[in-house]
Amino acid sequence: MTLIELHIISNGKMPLEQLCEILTDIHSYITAIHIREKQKTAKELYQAVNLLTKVNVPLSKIMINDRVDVAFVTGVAGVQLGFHSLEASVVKEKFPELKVGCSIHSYEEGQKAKMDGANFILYGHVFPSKSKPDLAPRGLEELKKLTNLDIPVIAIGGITAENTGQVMKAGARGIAVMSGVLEARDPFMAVRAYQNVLKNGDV
Ligand SMILES: Cc1nc(C(=O)O)sc1CCOP(=O)(O)O
Repeated sequence: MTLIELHIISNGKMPLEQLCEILTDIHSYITAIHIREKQKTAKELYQAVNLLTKVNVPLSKIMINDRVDVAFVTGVAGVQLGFHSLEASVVKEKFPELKVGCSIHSYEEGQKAKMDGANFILYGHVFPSKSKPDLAPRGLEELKKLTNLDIPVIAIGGITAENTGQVMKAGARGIAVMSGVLEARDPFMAVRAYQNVLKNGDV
């Protein structure tokens, strides 16, 4: 059986102590936490990983956005690469033990990520998202096409418990969520609601 995945993406604005508090409650219900803190230095990212491990988040569930150096030094699961990042092929060659996710926005980018040896792709933004206010959402059609590429596709952008079913029907391996969990009044209940759909196909 292929496991359905639930990734949580940090939002760059929450104090790390608060993020850790949320992760304490939810880490056993999620596949991965992506530390996406673009303003933080390597040293601060290193400290963030330490804080997360102190609340028992396993290294195997932590992904670092962009910073291959920090991912390697901390021994986390892997690194999430964007268009400005090092090429996936280079990272795979030099750090074969790191899991590599590629953030992509088109079918062609998905093909390249697969060719480069990425372990999975994050495709978005599928639905309107507050964090991408100036860009039109990409919808489900390209997502469906990408799921034929024989690489796990994780959908991102505006994913709610209500629209998760559509994304999974389109063939995604899972979802990646930022505001739906981290800005929820009760992040624990929010994660349970997503998991409910992922497991049972309904809200
Ligand atoms: C970090 C990120 N990347 C995206 C992409 O399309 O690549 S969308 C996104 C933000 C997702 O936030 P929310 O779950 O609150 O919509």
